[in-house]
Amino acid sequence: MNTFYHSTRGNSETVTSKQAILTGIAPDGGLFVSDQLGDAKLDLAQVASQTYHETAAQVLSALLDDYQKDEIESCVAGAYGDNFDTSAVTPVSALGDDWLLELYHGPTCAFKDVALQMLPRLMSCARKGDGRNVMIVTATSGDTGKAALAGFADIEGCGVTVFYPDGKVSDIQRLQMATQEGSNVAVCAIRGTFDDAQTEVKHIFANQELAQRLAERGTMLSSANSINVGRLVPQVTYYFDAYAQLVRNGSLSVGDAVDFCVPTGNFGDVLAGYYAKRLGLPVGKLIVASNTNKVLTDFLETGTYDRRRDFVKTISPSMDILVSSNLERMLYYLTDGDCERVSSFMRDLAERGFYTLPGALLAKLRETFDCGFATDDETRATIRSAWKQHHVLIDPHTAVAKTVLDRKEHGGNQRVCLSTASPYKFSADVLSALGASVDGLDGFACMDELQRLTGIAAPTQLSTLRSKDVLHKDVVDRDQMPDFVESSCKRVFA
Ligand SMILES: N[C@@H](CCOP(=O)(O)O)C(=O)O
Repeated sequence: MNTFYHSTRGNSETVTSKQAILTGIAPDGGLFVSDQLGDAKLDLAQVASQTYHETAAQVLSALLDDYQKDEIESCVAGAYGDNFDTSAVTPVSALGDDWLLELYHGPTCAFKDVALQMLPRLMSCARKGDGRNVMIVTATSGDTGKAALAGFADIEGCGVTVFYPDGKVSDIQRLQMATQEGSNVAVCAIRGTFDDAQTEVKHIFANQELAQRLAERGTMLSSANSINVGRLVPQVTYYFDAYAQLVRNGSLSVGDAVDFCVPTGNFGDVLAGYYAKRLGLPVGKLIVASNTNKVLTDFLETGTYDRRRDFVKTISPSMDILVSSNLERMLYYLTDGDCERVSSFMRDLAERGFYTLPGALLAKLRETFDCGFATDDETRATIRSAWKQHHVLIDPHTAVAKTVLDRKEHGGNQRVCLSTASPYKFSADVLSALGASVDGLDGFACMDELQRLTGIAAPTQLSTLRSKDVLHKDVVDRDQMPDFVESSCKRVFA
């Protein structure tokens, strides 16, 4: 039986997973969800003895079951080949008494690669027989943008347009995007925050006149952010695979519960952990770790989600987010599929800037989710202590999670911290956290010094950026974004 998807804001119209992936976001602005989530469970004992690829195929088949077996197998083989620098894809390593799930071994050195090496392949299968070109429109706070560009560059019938907040991503993140080659790519900075970019991208998806003009040229829009279910689903795999690795190294017996601590801004990565739980993974707690933009911590502590606060630029820029899109999916499952209620929360968030969960719902949410936040100073101290005490070099986002995890009382479960990016994407801040002076040093001088100090080599795809030409220099205001998308479509699909 096929799994059907519908909007979080209404269930009268259903689509297959291929259609959901192709469309990206539901026409009413909601996110695609399936009521069959968790009907199919993975066999844990079997997972423990499988390769990453085998588990990925099972996860995808369970959640995207209108894809044929051979389509899934070819997507998995293509996504997780020698484009990752380890055949383990996402290895687990020790950090003191806890574990790090290393998610940065892909082509752009961030966890987004795990899904964005897969999404273009899923999209190509979904496009078969459709005939329309797809322009992927993506907002990024630093990592998704480059991973989407790398994944979709030169993919037949697809283009990719990325918007990032000017001055609010690391130097290396900016250069990764600004140097992207490919005839089907467009990159543009915006004057504003990630939230401005993401909100405007959602407006662009809802813009019927633009959609009509693009349709006349045979083009449709879709998303590579975690609002697209095809971005979310591949991330479920690494929760299962981390568990399997811990069983294999003797730290767990099949059936033991594990806690995961996840640095997250848009709530996609931690939601993938919730999906894993629904698919049968024995998850104890999912700990949501935030930086000073602690809208999620406040929500999980008080039940009020309130975006009406000052945006703070931090040293963990990928999490500098005040509107966490995927929380909408969690609200759907939390309310047992009450689309009316989800719509009303989302209306309140858009119109009043906040909404409040009733106490019973908050209590239910807290059965699975815990939370905490770290300031920049606390984050730096954790980078320093991880290096000094354990000789493990971590990036600021990972350090946010480790700070939060260290503060929690140890309940006895094995604990896994998601390590979401290479420290070398944030060379200056990591170097300075280790106590070195960064005065007068640019990003690459910091990278060199960090290598010298730690003896850990920077990934080649980051160190070679210094010799690449900057190809994308546009900067626009938020209200110019629709025009930028339209002209990108005309150029790419001329
Ligand atoms: N943290 C992201 C922001 C967008 O989140 P996504 O998971 O929905 O793509 C980034 O680094 O770009």
